[in-house]
Amino acid sequence: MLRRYILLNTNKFVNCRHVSQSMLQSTVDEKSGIATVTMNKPPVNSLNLEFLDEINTQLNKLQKDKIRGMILTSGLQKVFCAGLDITEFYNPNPDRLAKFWTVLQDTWLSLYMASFPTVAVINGHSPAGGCLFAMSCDYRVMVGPKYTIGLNETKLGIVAPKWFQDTMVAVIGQRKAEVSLTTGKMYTTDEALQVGLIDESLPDADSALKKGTQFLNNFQRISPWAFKMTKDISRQPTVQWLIDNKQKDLDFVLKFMQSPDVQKSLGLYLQSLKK
Ligand SMILES: CC/C=C\C/C=C\C/C=C\CC/C=C/CC(=O)SCCNC(=O)CCNC(=O)[C@H](O)C(C)(C)COP(=O)(O)OP(=O)(O)OC[C@H]1O[C@@H](n2cnc3c(N)ncnc32)[C@H](O)[C@@H]1OP(=O)(O)O
Repeated sequence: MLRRYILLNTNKFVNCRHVSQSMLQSTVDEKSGIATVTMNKPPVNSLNLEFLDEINTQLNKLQKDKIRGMILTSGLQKVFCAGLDITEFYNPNPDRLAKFWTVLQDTWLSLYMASFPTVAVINGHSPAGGCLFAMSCDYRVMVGPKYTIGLNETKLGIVAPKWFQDTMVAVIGQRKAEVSLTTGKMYTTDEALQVGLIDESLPDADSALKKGTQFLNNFQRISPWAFKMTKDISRQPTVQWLIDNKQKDLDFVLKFMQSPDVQKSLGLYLQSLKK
C-alpha cells in the first residue's frame, strides 16, 4: 500500500509518495508525477542479479503507475554506478550467470524503451554498465568536473556486447563510438559534453536535479501517447537486434565469460581494483 511521506531530498522538502526502500529508493512527486529513483547499493552501485532484478521490477511498476517522468540518480557520494558487478562474471555459477544476463537484458529493454521520459542525473563516476544505463535515458545531466563516464570494457580485456555498442552509436555516432569503444575511453565531464555523451554539465547535484526536472517539465504539454510512439520509432532500430537475438546473446556470453583467457583478465582486473 502506498503511504504519504515528507521526504528530504537534496536539501528540499517535497510532497511525495514513497514507493519502495531498499537498494533502490523511489519517490513520486504527487504534483508533477515525476519519480526519482535513487540507486543506493554501497560501495559503488555495482549491478548484481538481485539489484538488477529490483531495478527492472521498479521500472515496470512505474510504467503501470503511469508516472509522467523519471530521474535516475545515485545516493552514493562519488559513484553513479560502477557497472556490472564483476564478481558475477568471475568463476561464475553458469545457472546464476544465465539468470543475471537475462535480467540485465530485460532491465535494459525496460529502461531503453520506458514509456515515460527519463533523465540520468549522473552524480558520480559512471563506467561500463553505469554508462549504458545513463545512455539509455532520454537525457543526461552530469555533475562536473571530477567524474568520468564511458564504456571501458576493452580495458578489462572484455568486449562490450553489440547492444551496448549500438546504444553508444545512437548517442554519439558511429565514428566517435568506434574510437571510444576500442580505446575503452573514460571521458571527463567536459569531454563527455564535447562529444555529446552527456547533454549538460552542472557544478553540483542540486542544480543537476533541477535541470533534470526542467527537462521533464517539457513533457507536461505533450501527450504521453505521442511521446511514446515517437520514442519507439526512434529507438526501435537499436533494440531490435537484442529482441531478435536474446538467446544467441546469452549463449555467447556464457561461453565467452567462461573462457580461460577472459577469466584470467577478469581476475587481474579484480585484483587491481582491490589494490
Ligand atoms: C568476440 C566478442 C563479441 C561480443 C561480446 C559479447 C559479450 C561480451 C560479454 C560480456 C560483456 C560484459 C560487459 C560488462 C560491462 C561492465 O559493466 S563490466 C564492469 C566495469 N566496471 C568497472 O570497470 C568499474 C570499476 N570500478 C572503478 O573504476 C571504481 O571502483 C569506481 C571509479 C567506480 C569507484 O572508485 P572508488 O570510489 O575509489 O571505489 P573503489 O575502487 O575503492 O571500489 C570500492 C569497492 O568496490 C569494488 N568494485 C568496484 N567496482 C566494481 C564492480 N564493477 N564490480 C564489483 N566490485 C566492484 C572494488 O573492488 C572495491 O572492493 P573492496 O572494497 O576493495 O572489496
